[in-house]
Amino acid sequence: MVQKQQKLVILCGAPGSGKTTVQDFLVQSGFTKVITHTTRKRRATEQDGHDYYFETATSFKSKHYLETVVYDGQAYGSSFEGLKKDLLPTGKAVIVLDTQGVKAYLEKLPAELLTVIFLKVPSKKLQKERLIARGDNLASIKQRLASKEAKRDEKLSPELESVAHVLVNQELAKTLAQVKRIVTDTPG
Ligand SMILES: Nc1nc2c(ncn2[C@@H]2O[C@H](COP(=O)(O)OP(=O)(O)O)[C@@H](O)[C@H]2O)c(=O)[nH]1
Ligand SMILES: Nc1ncnc2c1ncn2[C@@H]1O[C@H](COP(=O)(O)OP(=O)(O)O)[C@@H](O)[C@H]1O
Repeated sequence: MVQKQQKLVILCGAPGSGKTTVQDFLVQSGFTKVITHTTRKRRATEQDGHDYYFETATSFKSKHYLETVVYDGQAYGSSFEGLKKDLLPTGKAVIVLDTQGVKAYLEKLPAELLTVIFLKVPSKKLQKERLIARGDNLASIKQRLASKEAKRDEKLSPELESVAHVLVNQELAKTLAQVKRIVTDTPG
């Protein structure tokens, strides 16, 4: 399915690390967003078919996935069909995944297609402040940050550390400039 010159940027990191912000930046720079599926409740700022395909437990099961995960008690999944459709028009796509999903992509897709960027939030305090600024309520922030998946995704496993570009997202303009350099410099 993958052709020469194609590039898939994978963004991962803890909640509030800036994955969606960087994804929006890459979309503005000509990348197509790969929209994934989830059973999580839609946030007030999110739109079905734009941020996610929001699913019920039943509709989630009816799809054909490349990989699925459970994150903070909710199902998330991405499909080969979606990836193929989103890669074809521009040859450049961006997807947001948890670190378990990143491992699945590295196993299933050719390494030369993939550019993995791991975003880090500079401190716990800033992470919470950014989630509040995003409009998340305190109860959902507390639950999310206490989940084992959010804790796991605060850092990379040694296996992913060897392939990922790690960026500390302190000042946004600097982070975006680093992202731009990475996606321009990496082959694909
Ligand atoms: N493996 C995998 N992870 C996904 C998929 N879609 C979203 N995620 C990840 O699921 C986690 C939770 O996403 P979300 O509920 O939007 O929370 P956020 O990280 O606070 O914005 C994040 O780490 C996303 O990267 C998917 O299709 N597959
Ligand atoms: N470098 C930054 N400085 C200040 N705020 C940021 C920065 N990067 C992202 N944000 C803000 O932090 C919040 C969380 O970012 P978001 O991209 O939604 O994170 P994620 O998708 O990783 O959960 C958003 O309100 C976003 O605008």
